Amino acid sequence: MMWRRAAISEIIKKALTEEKRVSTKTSAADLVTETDHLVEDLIISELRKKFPSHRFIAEESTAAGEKCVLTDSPTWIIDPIDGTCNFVHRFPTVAVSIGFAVNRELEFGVIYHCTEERLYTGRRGQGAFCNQQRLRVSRETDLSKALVLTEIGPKRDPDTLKLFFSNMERLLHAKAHGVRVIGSSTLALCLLASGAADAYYQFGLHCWDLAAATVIIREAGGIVIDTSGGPLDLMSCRVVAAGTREMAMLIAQAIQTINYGRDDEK
Ligand SMILES: O=P(O)(O)O[C@H]1[C@H](O)[C@@H](O)[C@H](O)[C@H](O)[C@@H]1O
Ligand SMILES: [Mg+2]
Ligand SMILES: [Mg+2]
Repeated sequence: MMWRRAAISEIIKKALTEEKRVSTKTSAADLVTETDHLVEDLIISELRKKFPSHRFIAEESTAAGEKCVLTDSPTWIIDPIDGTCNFVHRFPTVAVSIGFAVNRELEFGVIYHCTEERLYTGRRGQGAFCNQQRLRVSRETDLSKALVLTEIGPKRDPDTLKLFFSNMERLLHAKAHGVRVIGSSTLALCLLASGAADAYYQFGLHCWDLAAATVIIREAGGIVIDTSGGPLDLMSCRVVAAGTREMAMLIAQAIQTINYGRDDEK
């Protein structure tokens, strides 16, 4: 599979600097390019050749109308380019994310940072790595010492924006050291897995943003839960992740819900 990773990342890196045909999906800030489609088709066709009985959930196929339902069957969960808005603007923080679930349990995840050539991997029970180096989350439990990551999500209506900024304000009032937005949910979650941040929360991400990263964070010793503080629901379009359960609960208690619906009800 090595040459395929190189080929896909070359396609993305080359396209990053070129003119793109950009379309919108659910909102004016929810972008897609021909490269998202090309990469998704390549990944699915390669995997389908090897695993003809497996199922696929993938971002652009879902946007085209395919049902997004996780069953007990072995399922690949694919985000062909995470950070498409970055990609459109030539901002070099983009990744390919592939998760794999069996019996609705996440088994492994692979996220490739295309421009920095960093391969993040996690396999249930076998640890998480970045280019062979073991990943470990931060052990911070105090919100007033935390660096927190989030992403904006695609909705831009006034009520959503108000809640988005009020959540940031609440964390800053709680004296978090900072709140950062890098434009790629999967790479932000990989930074959390690496111990480069203490917590992450988001409303409006999807199962393909979360699947691979969830295994990587858990295998790096971290916590991935629902924004209510309960167990993660991969289809719920919301998440809190942190190095420690204490930190995850503090974030969950501090923020207000922004409703994005569910992936399996669209
Ligand atoms: O559409 P792509 O694959 O680029 O993914 C997401 C981005 O990672 C987020 O920053 C962004 O906030 C959204 O959640 C979006 O789903
Ligand atoms: Mg994407
Ligand atoms: Mg994405």
